[in-house]
Amino acid sequence: MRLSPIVTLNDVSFKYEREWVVKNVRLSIEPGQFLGLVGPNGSGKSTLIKLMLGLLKPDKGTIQLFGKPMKDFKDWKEIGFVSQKANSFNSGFPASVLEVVQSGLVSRIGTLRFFNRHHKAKAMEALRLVEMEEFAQSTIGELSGGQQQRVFIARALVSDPKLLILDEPTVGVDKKHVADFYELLRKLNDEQGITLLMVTHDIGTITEHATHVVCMNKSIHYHGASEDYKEFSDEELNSLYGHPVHKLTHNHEYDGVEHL
Ligand SMILES: Nc1ncnc2c1ncn2[C@@H]1O[C@H](COP(=O)(O)OP(=O)(O)OP(=O)(O)O)[C@@H](O)[C@H]1O
Repeated sequence: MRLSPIVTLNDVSFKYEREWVVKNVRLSIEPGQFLGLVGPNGSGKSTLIKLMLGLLKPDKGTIQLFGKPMKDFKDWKEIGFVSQKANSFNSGFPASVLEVVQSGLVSRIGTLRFFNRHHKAKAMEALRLVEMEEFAQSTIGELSGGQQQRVFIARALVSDPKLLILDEPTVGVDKKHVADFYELLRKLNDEQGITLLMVTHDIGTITEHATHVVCMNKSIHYHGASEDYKEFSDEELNSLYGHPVHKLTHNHEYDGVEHL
């Protein structure tokens, strides 16, 4: 039996005020995919994610989650979300890593009840997955940007989501830890079977890790296997991005040209 797509966007368009920022987007995310969402600044990537999370309502078109129309979808614990600003706690923020991860269960237990041993075990299991269990009692603000990002992934994983959405998760992560971060995503995708959607500007690297790439600039300009994305010509990318971009398959030092 074929499983329903996890997310289906049917000709979705959206405008904040007068200008359309998402135009006629038709897109399916299939179970098991690791999808990289790329595009220039202001091209509508975060807006598209907010539409998928039901935080914004399409002006045109419809969205289905796990085969259900958005308005009938209730099982929000199936979708984990790690936002762009997740790793910016200051050092004085008074919560332990374990408390931050357990807070991912609040919607399940209700805010007025206490966490029990089972909830703590779930939180520790999620911390183990992201290899942060030894920091359970640390204060969140003491950790590096990359470590905080892992804790927020654990917070999103604690309710056993089938889809994990990450909005620019490598921002603020030390360059030398980015490879470890992708290794964690591979483990979640391959071993835990979690479908991933990741917005990123780190385009040279995403094509090496994601199974599929979507390149958007209000509308979708490319959607397909990462392998085939590499066949996009520099001229096509220049016209899409509005400035010079080169495709590379390895990380290079920044030289003033955006590398894809
Ligand atoms: N709340 C808002 N009200 C009005 N306009 C907005 C709002 N949020 C975003 N926009 C505009 O919508 C457009 C798309 O923004 P969005 O953040 O979705 O793009 P993005 O591709 O995620 O950008 P970036 O890569 O820079 O994060 C931009 O022109 C932005 O200025």
